[in-house]
Amino acid sequence: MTTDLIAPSILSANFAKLGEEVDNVLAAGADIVHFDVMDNHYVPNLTIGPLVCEALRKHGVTAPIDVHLMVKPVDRIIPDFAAAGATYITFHPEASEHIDRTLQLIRAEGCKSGLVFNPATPLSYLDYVLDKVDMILLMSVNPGFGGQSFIPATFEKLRQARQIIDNSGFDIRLEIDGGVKADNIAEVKAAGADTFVSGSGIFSKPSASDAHRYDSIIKEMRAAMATVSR
Ligand SMILES: O=C(CO)[C@@H](O)[C@H](O)COP(=O)(O)O
Repeated sequence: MTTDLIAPSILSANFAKLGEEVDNVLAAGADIVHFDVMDNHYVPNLTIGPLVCEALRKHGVTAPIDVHLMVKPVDRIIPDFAAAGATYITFHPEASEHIDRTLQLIRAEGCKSGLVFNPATPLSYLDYVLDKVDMILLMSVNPGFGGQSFIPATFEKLRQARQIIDNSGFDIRLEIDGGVKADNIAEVKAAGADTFVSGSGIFSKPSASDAHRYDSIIKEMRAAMATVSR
């Protein structure tokens, strides 16, 4: 049975105390750390790179780190992220000159590989490379910023992606990213997702004490997901 994974997007965390933020969200029950890399070229924003990934590992983070590359070109940064401790590395097919080669490179570097689909990017990019994909990430917002609203057409795309995965027989995670919150996470799971990125939906909902600031929101998300069986 596939387990549901909650992946807080640290884009919405307090960068002035990132290590503590990641510790707190993992202690609250999150499963993996979603790490958004933006280059002010492929997307109109600039964020963090391998140094920060390595710093989180040195800080003691042992949970999987799910690196979402919103960069172009893609290939030359992959070995750096692998060395920095990335677990998953996903990229946008439009940003790679040779998609099959990039997927192979990620696995050769010892990481799990993934393709990311913008809202208007067709799933046909999966044709011929499914055997080299560990994760399909569907963007339910246009990439570049946290705090946007979920684009409803993504529900149908999730259903199609779920069908592709189930028909393939490969062990591929289906991740959703953008506008995912406690109040829509059940519907997103019902459409086929098993890995749930949430930035503002988690980090903008602190509860009373610092050490337990994310407990209640993660609990609320788990309870909502538990209402949907797969
Ligand atoms: O990759 C991105 C945006 O490009 C996402 O990971 C966002 O950071 C998700 O943030 P919310 O929509 O959950 O606030």
